[in-house]
Amino acid sequence: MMGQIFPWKSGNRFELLIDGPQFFPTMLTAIARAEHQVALELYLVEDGRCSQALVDALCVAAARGVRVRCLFDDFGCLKLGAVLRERLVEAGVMLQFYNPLRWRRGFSNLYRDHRKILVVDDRQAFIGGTGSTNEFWDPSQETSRWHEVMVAIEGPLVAHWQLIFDYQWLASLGRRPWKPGEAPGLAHLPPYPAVGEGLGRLAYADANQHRDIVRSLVRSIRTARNRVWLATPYFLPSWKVRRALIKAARRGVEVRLLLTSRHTDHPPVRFAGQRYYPRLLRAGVRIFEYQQRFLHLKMVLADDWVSVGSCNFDHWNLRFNLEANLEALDPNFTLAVDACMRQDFSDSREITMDDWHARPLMKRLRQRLWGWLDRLVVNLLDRRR
Ligand SMILES: O=P(O)(O)OC[C@H](O)CO
Repeated sequence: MMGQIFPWKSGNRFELLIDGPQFFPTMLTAIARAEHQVALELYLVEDGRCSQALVDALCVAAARGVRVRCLFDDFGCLKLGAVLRERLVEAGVMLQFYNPLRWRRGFSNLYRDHRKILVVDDRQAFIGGTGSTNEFWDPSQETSRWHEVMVAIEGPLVAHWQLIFDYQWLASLGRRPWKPGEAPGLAHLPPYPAVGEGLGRLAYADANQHRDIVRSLVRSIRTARNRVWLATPYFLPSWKVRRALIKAARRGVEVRLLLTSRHTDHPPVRFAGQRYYPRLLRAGVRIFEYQQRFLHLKMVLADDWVSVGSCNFDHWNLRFNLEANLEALDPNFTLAVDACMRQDFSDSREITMDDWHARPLMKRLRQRLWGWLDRLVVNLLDRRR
């Protein structure tokens, strides 16, 4: 089923915030200044200093009469203990968990809310790839263990982020299950407007019911003339995305992938994704593995078009998850993303065909094993549909 699609809006302001020590204090300040409402939707929320600071800010806001709603993913919150949960509820924060895990629900447990959205009043939204864990921000440390970005948004687009949160909030309450077809907006992916200051759009996915986020990505890769730079921590792209990347590289577009090195929380996912390297390299795609820390950000630059947010564009995400990205065609924002990615490429090691042929036996075995398992599970899931 195809859901409705959000249009482009001009008159916005976007600021790229790089790493937790920059974006978390900014988000907490915004919550501290909230006058009417705070809406927070997150996948990963775990006990620790980061979540304590976040819960403090939310409780203070609720105590002074601000309407505070938190929609957290139930699986992503497995490491969020009773103490912080109870503090939120006692302070008057409205707290819901998306798709609570139940053994008897079987495969339905795979459906997860992977969005990362903070909306404050009707004036500011923060979107990107963060969770609330010490890896993203430890207030006692100057740097973060995981490399991530968030975008601060002001302007008309804030209303769309509010809308997508509100729909999901109501759906999770069970009062009015949201089908994407009910969302206001367009029936088809809108054509690209000319680049302009403050131009942006919300793209989203609702598991396999709605995927304008990936259709838009594929279109941007297909129409790119100069470059496609794609960063993701979990590189398991669908066949359509892989094919679009290969075709773009073959027609002379500079295609670069920014992926994780051994600094990753899920080595099997990395090994499974590496099986795609040789075909991509042969087509002329350049592959960079980020060396400094765990690269967790999800960001794409296709010529001037930017897509940034929660979506890893992997076949797992797109089957089961709620996702939301900001797409922008704003010259200053593009420059900021360009600078961020250039820095990351320079902090990476480029993988060549020679490296691929020279990889040790153990690595070959792991790539085979995890690649085979990934393919097997995908085939089984496809058989169910
Ligand atoms: O699913 P992501 O991309 O938000 O990442 C979350 C953590 O990696 C879970 O291990």
